[in-house]
Amino acid sequence: MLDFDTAQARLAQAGKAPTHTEKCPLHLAAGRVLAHAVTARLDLPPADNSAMDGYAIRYADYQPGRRLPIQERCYAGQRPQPLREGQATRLFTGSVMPEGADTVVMQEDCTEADDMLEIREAPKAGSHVRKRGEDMQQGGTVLEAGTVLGAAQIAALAAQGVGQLEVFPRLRVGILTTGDELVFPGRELAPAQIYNSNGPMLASLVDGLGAQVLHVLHAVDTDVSVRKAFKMLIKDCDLVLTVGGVSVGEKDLVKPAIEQAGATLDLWRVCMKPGKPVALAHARNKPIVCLPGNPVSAYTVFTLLVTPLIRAMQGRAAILPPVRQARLRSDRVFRESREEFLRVRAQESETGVAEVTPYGNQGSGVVSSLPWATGFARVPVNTDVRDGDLLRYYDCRHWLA
Ligand SMILES: Nc1nc2c(c(=O)[nH]1)N[C@H]1C(S)=C(S)[C@@H](COP(=O)(O)OP(=O)(O)OC[C@H]3O[C@@H](n4cnc5c(N)ncnc54)[C@H](O)[C@@H]3O)O[C@H]1N2
Ligand code: MOO
Repeated sequence: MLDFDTAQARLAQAGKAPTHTEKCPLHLAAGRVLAHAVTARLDLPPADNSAMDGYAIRYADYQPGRRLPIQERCYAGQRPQPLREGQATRLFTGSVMPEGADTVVMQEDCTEADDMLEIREAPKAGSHVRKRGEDMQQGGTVLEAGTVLGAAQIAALAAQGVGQLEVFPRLRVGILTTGDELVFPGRELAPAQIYNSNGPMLASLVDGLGAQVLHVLHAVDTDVSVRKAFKMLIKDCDLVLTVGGVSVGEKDLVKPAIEQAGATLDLWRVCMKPGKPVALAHARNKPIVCLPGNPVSAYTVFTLLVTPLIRAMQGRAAILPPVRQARLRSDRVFRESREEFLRVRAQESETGVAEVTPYGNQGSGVVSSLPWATGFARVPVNTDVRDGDLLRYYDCRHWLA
């Protein structure tokens, strides 16, 4: 059996990073991956400016009780006159500092009457001035290549005036579910049928990573149906995920369909629970990953083994999210001959180490554990693990982003 970390590393390298790039307007860039590093065109702020509504002075002109004539009022967006000695400029948050001024006194500390300023609280030299370039400096790196663009990154690019970006194309992912027992949600169930939860689940997982779900197909358990679906997915998609039908059952038809497409299938038995049967193949240089059919197994394998591959194929710089330590809270003792990934719910504790409680039923078909859990706690092979033990915790907030 392949150990978990080896399987994760192999899968992460099973696809190619993108070579093409495309242009994307900034307002559509959320979730996209930056293809090149972005360098600052501007100093930010571009000029010294006030951090407060108040008055700009020369610090040297301040003396308790001395009144300073107000030379002008300068609003944000206006260019001030140089400050004359012994005078003050009325300004507002974001107003450019007049040449010669070095300090802003906030209006709460002053009294203004008859165009004269009286400062009631002694100012500190240089206070409330946002210095040119204190945020970003022209020529400095704003964002590295391979960064996923969220609101924070978009704010930084917008502040630099970037209206259009070079990003990697969206990764196109195709999903294939198989099995005669499955019916898409919203339709009538016949006896002995169940709803297809893996299809919508995987589509949503792929979407959550910022990749494009191009097809979600379902094949019934016939050669023709599986092959037809498979052919379409390989033609249109960069990455194909199949779910179910690759283990030892008599109607496991995915394997022959993949082989018929010219690919050799590497069937793995990964030393993890849930998620033992996983397969990897390549057709037309595109990776195909076959996930186990049990919904919890598919969810777990997707989160821990497939997301690094997707991130790598998206061109992201960060492939493996962080794993932290968490303390197990349970009255059960856990021990398994495969590494077990318990569905757990984490809570912060006063010690700073999160505490994780396992869901009561850890069966690999127990879908109710998924919305309940916040992540996975890893139980090492053949090791007794009990209340108070520290485990590695894989937080879905990071692993599914
Ligand atoms: N004799 C053995 N039987 C099984 C073994 C084994 O080693 N020897 N391994 C078990 C493990 S572990 C897993 S995991 C499953 C994997 O089976 P498959 O990947 O071939 O999946 P299926 O047999 O098609 O389905 C398994 C299970 O999941 C349900 N399923 C499948 N697709 C969906 C879907 N889209 N939505 C909802 N539920 C789905 C299916 O009805 C089955 O209940 O094999 C074990 N058996
Ligand atoms: O490996 Mo299966 O995924 O244990 O249920």
